[in-house]
Amino acid sequence: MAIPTIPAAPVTTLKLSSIEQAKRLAAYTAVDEHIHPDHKVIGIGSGSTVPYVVERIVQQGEDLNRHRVFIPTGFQSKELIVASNLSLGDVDQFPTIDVTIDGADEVDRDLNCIKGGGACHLREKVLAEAAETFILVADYRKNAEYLGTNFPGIPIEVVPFAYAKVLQNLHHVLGSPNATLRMAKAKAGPVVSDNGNFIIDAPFSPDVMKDPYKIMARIKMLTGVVEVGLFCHMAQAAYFGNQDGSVTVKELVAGRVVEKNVLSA
Ligand SMILES: O=C(CO)[C@H](O)[C@H](O)COP(=O)(O)O
Repeated sequence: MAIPTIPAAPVTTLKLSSIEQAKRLAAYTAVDEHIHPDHKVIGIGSGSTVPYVVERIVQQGEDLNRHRVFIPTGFQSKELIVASNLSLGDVDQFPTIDVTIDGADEVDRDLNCIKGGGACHLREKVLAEAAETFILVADYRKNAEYLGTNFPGIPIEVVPFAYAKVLQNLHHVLGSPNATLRMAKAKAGPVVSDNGNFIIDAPFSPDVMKDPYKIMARIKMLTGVVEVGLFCHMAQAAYFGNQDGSVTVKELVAGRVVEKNVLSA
């Protein structure tokens, strides 16, 4: 009996909206600059920008990709890897990853970011930390001076048993009176993460968001919190696709973040 073949991820041929073009520009440029022939273990993030990352990796060709293993950050990226005929691995087999590329909800001037818009930030942070190089890809709307400018809430993954207590802590102790449990759109009840947990979205004042590491540490200390969607001092570079076809790159060079504009891939 013939073994059924899984179709590879299609190369984008349809006319894309300007936002989608911006995501693709960022993803293609990041892959071209950071996924090298000698990279064998690659972390694949979650969200709507990451499919373009995988698309570009597939374009590097079967010769390179047959020697690689790809580690997903959740259900969506696992499906993407399998559908693209790439080899699937897990972080327990490969606790050291060459490069992880992931999306972001917002990135600040110091390369700190908010993640967890898709409720995947626990695994995303594990794969970011396991990676020798962690790279962000996004469209221009995610590029900000300070976190919280356009993406108001910090996603917080909590064990279901503790959600009401953590909400109370956020409202009355940590100064986020509008923190709410994230509700599902096509299901009655809360969003449940790939790990079976709930997500709280907690907005903080602009002053608090100027020091994301400090508030991240305070939230993480609350019992019942599994992970906080603030990634501080983790990314080496962030790529933002722009509407004019250029890509803005924020990159860590000798301990400082340098910003430049490059032409598209
Ligand atoms: O953190 C994430 C999921 O938990 C995503 O990477 C983030 O939400 C960005 O997604 P997109 O590329 O769709 O803007």
